[in-house]
Amino acid sequence: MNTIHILKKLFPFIRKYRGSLILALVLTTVGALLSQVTPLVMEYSVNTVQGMLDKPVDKQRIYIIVGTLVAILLGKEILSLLVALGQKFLSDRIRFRMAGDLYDYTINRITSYHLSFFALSQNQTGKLEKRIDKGIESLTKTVKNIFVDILPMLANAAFALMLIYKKNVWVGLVATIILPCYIYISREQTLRQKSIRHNIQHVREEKANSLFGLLESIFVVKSFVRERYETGRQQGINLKLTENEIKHHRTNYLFDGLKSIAEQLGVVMVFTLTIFFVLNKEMTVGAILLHIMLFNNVSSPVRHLHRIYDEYTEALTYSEGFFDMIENDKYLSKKGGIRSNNLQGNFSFQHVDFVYPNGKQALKDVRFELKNGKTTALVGLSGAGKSSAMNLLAGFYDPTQGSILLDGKPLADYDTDFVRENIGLVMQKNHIFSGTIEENIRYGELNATREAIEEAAKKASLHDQILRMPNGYETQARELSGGQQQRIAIARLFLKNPPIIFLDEPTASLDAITTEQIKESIDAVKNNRTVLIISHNISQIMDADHIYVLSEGEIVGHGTHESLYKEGGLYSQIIDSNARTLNIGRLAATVLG
Ligand SMILES: Nc1ncnc2c1ncn2[C@@H]1O[C@H](COP(=O)(O)OP(=O)(O)OP(=O)(O)O)[C@@H](O)[C@H]1O
Repeated sequence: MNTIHILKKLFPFIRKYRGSLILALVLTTVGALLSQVTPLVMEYSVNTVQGMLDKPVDKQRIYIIVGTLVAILLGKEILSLLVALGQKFLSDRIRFRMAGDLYDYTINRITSYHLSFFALSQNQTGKLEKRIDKGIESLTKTVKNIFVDILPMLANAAFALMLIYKKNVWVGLVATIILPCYIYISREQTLRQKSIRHNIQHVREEKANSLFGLLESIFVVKSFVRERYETGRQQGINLKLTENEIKHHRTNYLFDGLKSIAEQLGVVMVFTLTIFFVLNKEMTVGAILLHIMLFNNVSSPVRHLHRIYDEYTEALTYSEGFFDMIENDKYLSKKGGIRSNNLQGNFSFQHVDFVYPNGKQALKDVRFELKNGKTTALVGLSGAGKSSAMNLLAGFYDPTQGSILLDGKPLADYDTDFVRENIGLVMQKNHIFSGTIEENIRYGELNATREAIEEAAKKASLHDQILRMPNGYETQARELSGGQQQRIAIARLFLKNPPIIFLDEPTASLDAITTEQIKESIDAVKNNRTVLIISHNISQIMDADHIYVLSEGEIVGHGTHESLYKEGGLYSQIIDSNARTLNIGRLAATVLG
């Protein structure tokens, strides 16, 4: 990736601020012209002073000259300050607004990606966070560097060089020779730093991700007394980063030294050449000061050029990963256009294979139906592929082979948002956002009234417990127990009230009495809806209208509870094991007397 690529990609974001950029360019020209005023004034002053030394003292003329000098130099400094301030204000305006725009675009883009994007190891939370953060920071810095730093500096250097050439071509040539040397050294420096920078970027992402992971799993870390082990792991990553950073800085020191030598060489050459011309009476003494100051105007921007070049190469490193992330059309959820007014919710899996991005095949030639008004259950041992099948139904992933139909049309042809608006999902692990209980339930229907939220909480057998809490519905939801949090997810489902309901172990962390209450609530809303339930709880499976048995990604049987049990096989083994685990004989004897 090079500057043209970056600018092309950034063009839609920069275009918005073209007014500010044009103004910045105007200020650039003014600033560059102003920078040449001091050397010219100095030359004039030295020459005038030298001329006056041989003549009798004329106090009035001295006052006029000194006064004029002070007025010009002060006026120039004030103007330069105003120009520099204007450039800085414009630069900040462009930079921070563009960062906001890029951030909004990035969030919009990555939230529209398929879950398979987030399943990739290089896209773990911490790594993505770092890539977004550093990517936006370095890109906006690049825009600022190009339009607000490089251009003023180059303009300043160009005007200064023009003036030197105008005064004397030889001095001009000497001043020019230094530039390619300087640029060559900077280029070498960048090339050598390239792989170090890549390493630094990867280790930084790894570090952020690892820290995220550590903080997320602090409970497990403490329960296994693994603090020292974790500290060691963090130290290992940090050491890698430190080594790379040191290498990076050492290389910089070496090349900075070489550039400093090149610059000093330039000063010496310009100085001695000018002295030579002065002694030959081809130049005035003022030319010495003029040339040194003009050469400074040429070399100081070039000196800064390295810092910019440095930031720019860093931006190149980060922008590659950043643009790979935000331009990954492969993971963009394809949106069909179908939005039906008469959605029935009849799903059909047709010879579906599904392989996760890491190559793990979760489903093989799977066929099953979900019918409106019926409850279908998926049963199987752990890892059989039940949740994977549900993820495909909700459109989180696409089948690798085969197709899924919804009301006879390919699910892929439907508008994904429309499908999800009609699906209520309760997963094994349900995310609880930081915020109050009310806010968390409201996530199911953002415009819901407080009454509707309370009604949903009642159906989820949570309302009474919420009222007993000191802050009621204003209690922080993350302070609730695991079972209570699961009921928040169930309350969200009741509030959303969708025609299609997918339940993946909905009562896994609930006590028996609450499980029964929730089962009754779900049973009450089942009518005229499509319900799919995954559960290891036999009571929830037995009542299903149709049961599919999955084993290692394949359907190995289907029917009703009775027919499947009679068939023997995996289903009867699961039921028998369940009965033995529950100690059903003793339970029956106790309960039934
Ligand atoms: N995000 C993922 N990336 C890669 N492989 C996965 C992913 N999620 C699940 N798998 C694999 O796919 C297979 C099916 O997993 P799935 O979660 O669908 O099983 P399950 O029947 O729902 O199991 P459980 O009853 O334990 O929830 C497993 O072998 C699992 O390791």
